[in-house]
Amino acid sequence: MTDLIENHKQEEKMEKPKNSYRLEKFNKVNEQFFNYYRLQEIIPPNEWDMFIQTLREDLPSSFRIQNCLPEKETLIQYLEEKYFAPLRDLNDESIHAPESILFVENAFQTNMSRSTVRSHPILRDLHEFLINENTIGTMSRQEAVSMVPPLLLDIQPQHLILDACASPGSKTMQIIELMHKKSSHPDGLLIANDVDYNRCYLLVHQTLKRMPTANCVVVNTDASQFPSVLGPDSKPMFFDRVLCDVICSGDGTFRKNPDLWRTWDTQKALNLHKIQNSIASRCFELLEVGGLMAYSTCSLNPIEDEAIVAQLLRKFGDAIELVDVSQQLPGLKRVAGRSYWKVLDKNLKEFSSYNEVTSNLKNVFVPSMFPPSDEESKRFNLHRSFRIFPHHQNSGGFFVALLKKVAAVPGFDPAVQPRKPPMKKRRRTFREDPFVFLNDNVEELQSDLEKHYGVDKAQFPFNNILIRTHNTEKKKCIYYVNDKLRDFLRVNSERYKIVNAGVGILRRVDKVSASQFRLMQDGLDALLPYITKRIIDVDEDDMTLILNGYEDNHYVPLQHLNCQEILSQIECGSIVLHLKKSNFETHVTGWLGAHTVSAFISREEKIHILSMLGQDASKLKLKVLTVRKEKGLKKLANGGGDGGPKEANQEADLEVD
Ligand SMILES: C[S@@+](CC[C@H](N)C(=O)[O-])C[C@H]1O[C@@H](n2cnc3c(N)ncnc32)[C@H](O)[C@@H]1O
Repeated sequence: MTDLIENHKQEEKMEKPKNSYRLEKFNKVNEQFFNYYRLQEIIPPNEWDMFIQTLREDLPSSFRIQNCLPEKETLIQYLEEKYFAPLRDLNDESIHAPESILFVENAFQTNMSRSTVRSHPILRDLHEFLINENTIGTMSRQEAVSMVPPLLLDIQPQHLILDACASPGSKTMQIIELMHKKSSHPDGLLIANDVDYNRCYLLVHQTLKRMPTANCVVVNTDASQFPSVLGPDSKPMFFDRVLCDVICSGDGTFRKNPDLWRTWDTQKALNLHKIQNSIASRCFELLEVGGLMAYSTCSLNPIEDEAIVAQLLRKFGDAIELVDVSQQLPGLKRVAGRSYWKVLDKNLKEFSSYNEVTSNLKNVFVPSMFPPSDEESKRFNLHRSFRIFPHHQNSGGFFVALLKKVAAVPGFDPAVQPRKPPMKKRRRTFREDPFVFLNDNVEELQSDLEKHYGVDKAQFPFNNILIRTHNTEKKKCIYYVNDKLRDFLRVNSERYKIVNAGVGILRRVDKVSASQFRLMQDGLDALLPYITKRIIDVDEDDMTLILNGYEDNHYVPLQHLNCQEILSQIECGSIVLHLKKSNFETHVTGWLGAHTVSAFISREEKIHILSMLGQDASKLKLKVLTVRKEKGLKKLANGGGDGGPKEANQEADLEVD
């Protein structure tokens, strides 16, 4: 094994030019991994070859239509008619039309490798379309098995939810969607947390930019020390739901991260076990009685999976129950969790109990790594947790356990702040702009919105408006939060490093305009129910022209529009363009100039609307493709594409063309 790693290192030094990561062919062998899992006997011997063979194959691409998207049905029909059916009709064995993922609603998977995408124009076009839709959040590209934990949590709009290890946010996105499924303005709150400050921004960029919402806050803290949330009365609150998708060795992701063939070793799981334990334990403490917590990893290793669940069951005794989810998600093939596993050192020598661990290794191995006693096994029901194997449904590997708090934890006082571990190295100072509620400074805004947009100040919750600076004169962007997020920020701002909260609804404008503020598309949903002026009903021809632009210019002269007369009677400034065509309805923020009108949304959003209307979007698609190519080239020139963070890899095959 050591030789193998050494060989790789040598080859790397000699042959690998900088940034050639994606071009390199991996030798998909790791003897230590093979031997470790053979010894664990998790995979039945007759499935072993299939297991390894599947790990060596590329992971299919999977995508999910946004759960709460009003035009979900129109989008699915569009995909079916424009791409899926024509691909099936090709009757070409080498080309697979996307197929439904059986355990997730409106989710599909297919092979989207570079060579496949290049093999047919329909696939190429579909690939581009999916990138667009993913960019604007109407669709999310997410590994199929990673969609499982939020689906088990029975998420409701009013819940207080903690996503403890949230970045890059694929499950955060799913939770937000589930909260919005039954209510377009959920009154619950999602706290998305990650210990890594930069990854908090990745989360904001990859999730909240695509799904702006008034009920989510991003905080940056160590989940194992997570401070309890104080309610409006300053009393600690408990979470209705917790997602504990912990950091792990990730050996369920070999297919997505081929670098693991080179880097996997037994130590990673052993090193992570302690922090996984602490995070899971703290999260469970903060759960409401009757509340649910999903513990999940993308690792197949029992040291990171059942051992953590067993320790929770041991520690919380009568307060905890491992929930039987065998009847949920019927299409999902899974294997019951185990009550027995082996604890192995790096030479794959087994310790059958903690007593056998030699004193020099007591800092590596801890008692919680060992399987439960016979008596514990009977009580724990570890078979209710489950593992997903890659070869069972052409997916990645995953582990999930659903835990319920059935009674209060005796002696636990949520008011007591957990001890902060000593900081190893001082990280750079946290310099976020403060979140400041407008409160007394809201009059100017109130009268502006009332005069120009017809927003009744008695109706709109102006208490929920905030800016991100103490200097109210400098406020450029105005954010909106729901009631629970407002209360959270008021009471808890000093307790958390808050990275992002709420949704931008208005922006101050410098141009000649009726109002000092223009409407932002991100927050339009929040403001729309209160706006009674400057909403213009347009017909399909006008909307198509405004979205496509006029002669390569996105400002469309009014004389070319059917709604010219209506628009010419309105003062310049921000407007809402409204169109309803059978099941599809859209509100688009726009800008009305003296002689022109334009849509204030991204090119990708324009493509989406045009596609839903069945209109031609080819000009915009070409522009988007050109811009993406230029960005890709710039990134490559700046040293991108070197296999950096995992997220970059996950997006890799979406970014290429
Ligand atoms: C497996 S990833 C989470 C993936 C994410 N849930 C998703 O679905 O996109 C684990 C995350 O945990 C974060 N993490 C590691 N240690 C942590 C800690 N002590 N507290 C909170 N987050 C932590 C890592 O920075 C990483 O972003």
